[in-house]
Amino acid sequence: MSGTNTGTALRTERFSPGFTDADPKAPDEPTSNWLEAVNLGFHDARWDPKHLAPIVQAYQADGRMLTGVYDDAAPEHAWNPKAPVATYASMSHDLNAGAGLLPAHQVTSVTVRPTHRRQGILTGMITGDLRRAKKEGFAVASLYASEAVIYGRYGFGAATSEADIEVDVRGRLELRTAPSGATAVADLAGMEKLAPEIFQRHLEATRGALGRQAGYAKRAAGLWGDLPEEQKEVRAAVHYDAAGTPDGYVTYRFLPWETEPHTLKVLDLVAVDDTARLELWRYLGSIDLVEKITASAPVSDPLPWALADRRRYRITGVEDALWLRALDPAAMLLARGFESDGNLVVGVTDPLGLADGRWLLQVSSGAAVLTGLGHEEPEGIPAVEVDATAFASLYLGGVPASMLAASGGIRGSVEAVEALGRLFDVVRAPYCSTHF
Ligand SMILES: CC(=O)SCCNC(=O)CCNC(=O)[C@H](O)C(C)(C)COP(=O)(O)OP(=O)(O)OC[C@H]1O[C@@H](n2cnc3c(N)ncnc32)[C@H](O)[C@@H]1OP(=O)(O)O
Repeated sequence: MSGTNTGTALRTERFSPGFTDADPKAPDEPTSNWLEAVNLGFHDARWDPKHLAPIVQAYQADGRMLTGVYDDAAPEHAWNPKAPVATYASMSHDLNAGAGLLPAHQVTSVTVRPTHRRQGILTGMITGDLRRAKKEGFAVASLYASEAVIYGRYGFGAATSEADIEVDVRGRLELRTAPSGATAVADLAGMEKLAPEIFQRHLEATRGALGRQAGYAKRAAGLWGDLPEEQKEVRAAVHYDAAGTPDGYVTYRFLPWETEPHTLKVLDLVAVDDTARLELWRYLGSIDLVEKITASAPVSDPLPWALADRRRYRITGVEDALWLRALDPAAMLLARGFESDGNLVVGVTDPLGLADGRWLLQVSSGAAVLTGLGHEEPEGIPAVEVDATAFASLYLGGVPASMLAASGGIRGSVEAVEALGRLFDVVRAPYCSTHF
């Protein structure tokens, strides 16, 4: 455990989740107190002790580091004086940046107790953590935001969006595409191994996809729901390509019969390509006694265009999904896949001083070459100045440069912003279905 004193009566500790020496199935006190504090912060029920050990094992598999801020001056009658007043966790998985996988620093489980809010505790935790992540060599940090107003001040920008959809499956769900491969109802016992294998191929094929934490495989096998408890109502199907290789899976459950119209909820659908995705929907649409299917979906979804009746597909909401934060813009640009060529001077400005720089970006045949610049202005090359938050939103191609320029995050001539827009444009919106 490493600790720093944050002044007044507050103390910060950063530690790995663990078990007691006496009982390898009993989470140690700092870990269980930290988990209790997270549930307090997110309005979740107090932990059932039997759930703690599997959660801690999964956290260890994820390589999570936990941070707790402690107030040693808790008054009499205060709830659990050993529980931190603020929590924070980090881990790392690969992000598909278009030209390869980039290890991303991930931030999660951020809570500050109501009695300690708005005193700069989050600011202290996150700025220290981002500096450490940069020092450790991470080019990019990421998170999911509970509220859109919190993380822009720390240089994070929303980089992907995800849709909630409803599909009317009364009668027959007809697809225009020819059937391909085969689909089988899956044996859940095999899903803990198979789901991560299919996800890895999806990750390698999908810009914006991010590696998944250990809990996903447990949920794919119906072993976990929101809690580490077997979910008897979970079902799964696997799609096989023409050669018989699994290339997609879906997990789902039928909502209680009282639900009108009768609804099937997709819990997770992972496909290596469009064909596998559409075939899994063909399977879902063929399940009898179901009138409606709800699911999450990419914002660029071929499904409505593949349906004979596209009005069966309804988007019920679109929300920001993955937020990014540049720690090393040059490394990010070199890992980015470009779908157009061009030359541009890109300057990044960062109030936290983690990502400032100015580069000549030359993209030829989709490959980027970067030259660091000072104040020089290479002749005939358009130049833009991009705020760190706008750079994060621009990076995966999920937000057009023109939108970010209109909202003040990018500065440059109309021609320069157009050139930036063309260079960063992507054929398919980035998609991240990993939540953390
Ligand atoms: C990645 C994740 O885990 S997302 C989950 C985030 N956590 C939650 O939503 C749980 C409930 N909320 C909380 O626990 C806390 O309110 C937190 C963690 C969001 C903020 O913690 P705090 O310690 O209060 O933040 P801190 O004092 O450092 O605030 C810094 C600034 O952000 C502002 N701010 C922080 N949270 C919010 C918010 N939810 N809405 C508006 N402004 C906010 C503060 O007003 C402050 O502004 P200032 O610098 O202009 O004074």
